[in-house]
Formats: sequence, structure tokens, C-alpha cells
Amino acid sequence: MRRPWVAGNWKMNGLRETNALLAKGLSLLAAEREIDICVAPPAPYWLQVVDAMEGTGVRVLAQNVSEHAGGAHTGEHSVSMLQDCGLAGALVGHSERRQLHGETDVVVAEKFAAVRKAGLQPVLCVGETLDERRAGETLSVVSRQLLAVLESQGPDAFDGAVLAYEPVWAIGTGLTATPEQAQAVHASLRAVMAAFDADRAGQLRIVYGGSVKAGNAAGLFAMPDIDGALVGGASLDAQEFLGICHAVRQRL
Ligand SMILES: O=C[C@H](O)COP(=O)(O)O
Repeated sequence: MRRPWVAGNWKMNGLRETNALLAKGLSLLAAEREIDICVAPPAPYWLQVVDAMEGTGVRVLAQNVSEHAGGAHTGEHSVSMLQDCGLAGALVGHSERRQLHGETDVVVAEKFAAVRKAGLQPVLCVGETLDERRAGETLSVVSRQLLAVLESQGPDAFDGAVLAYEPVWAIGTGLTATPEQAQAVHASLRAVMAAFDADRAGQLRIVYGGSVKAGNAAGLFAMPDIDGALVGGASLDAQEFLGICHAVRQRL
């Protein structure tokens, strides 16, 4: 039984006042003890949200982290800073980081290693573009992105980690992969992991991201290999996010 996992990636949204309102709305999640629930606010608001979520069981993640331990890296933040602020982990390799900030598979793997070595939870994001899907390259792309970590760090690197499948064409577009499309990719990713370690493959939580809403979550979570969701836009609305978190309970 894999414990369901849902995270809200707030991306570059929110100010102190709206964060406080959203956090207050999420305080109802204190009842969801059988599910792992996280939020990833922008870095300037980590401490605000860590304080606001205290006692709820909701954990706070970074949206990105440096692969470097410290030093002359203007604009970056290290895993030590995440730990110091009370964060539980970090997303690595989100498609917006790969596409807009040129992060390669190698850099993403280094970030993953940095998070893991600090004892925090890495969330590895993989996904294909629309052109890649149309060219029939979906499985080769997501496998390559997963293998960049698996081959360099081994399957035990995924102990406690989460793998997020986020088709780029479904992010923020309103286009959601059908449950069957997502399930097919999730099953393939699990098979890639199984070639290294079958037991760990069975335990790995693979979550879906891409226009997940309260209204389409149940269909996704009914699939055997969809263990939760990485939610963008809908996580900015407390009722929508609560609805997604309630929907994932069907997997318990
Ligand atoms: O990290 C979240 C994903 O990019 C999904 O975003 P979205 O739910 O707005 O499509």
C-alpha cells in the first residue's frame, strides 16, 4: 500500500495576505492524517507558510533548489537553507525549470542528490512536450529523465522520494491527460524502476500533474499506478485543493 501524496505548487503566485488566506483555508487538512500533503510556496514566503501550517501536518516544499552547497550563486538557495527554514523537501526538474531555465538531466540529477543527501524529500518531475508526444517519444523522454537519476544514484536514491509525471502539454493549459494516458506512462515508469529493483518499484509513489482539479481527480486516482497529484493552478483555491485531497482518499 503506497501512501497517497498530494502537493500544491503555488509557482510564482501569492503575496503575504493571500498566502495567509490560503493557508487558513488549508488548515482543514489537519484531519487528513493518512495522506501526505505538501505545499510549495515561493521562497520569500517559506517561513510564513511553515508557521501557518504548524500543527496541520501539511509539509512545505521548495519549488527548486541549488545543486551547490553554498557560495557565489546569486539568486539560488541551498538545501541547508531549506532545512534551516523547516522545509521537508524540494521539487527538482519541474518542466518550467527545464524549459525556461535550461536545466539539463544532469543538473536535475545533481539537485536530486543534494536534496536526498540532506535527508529531505526530492520530488523528481518528468514529462514530455506536445511535439514529443506527437512524435511517439513520450516513453523514451520520461524514461531518459528518470534514468538520469537512477543510473547515477541507484534505485535506493528513491527511498522516500516521489516521482511526478507532468506532461508539459497538460500544465496550465486545461488539457488533462486522460486517466488511461497517465496510467500508461506511470506503469512504464514503474517498469523502468523495476528493472533496477522490483521491490522499490512497487513502493515508489508516482503522482500525476497537469490541470488536476477537484472535478477530474477521482478518475485519475482510480488508476492503479497514480498515487497522488502535483497540483498547480487548482492549489491556489483552498476548496479545489481540499477537494483533490479528499478525492485521493479513495486509494486508502
Ligand atoms: O507543478 C504543477 C504542475 O505544473 C501542474 O500545473 P497545473 O495544475 O496548473 O496544470
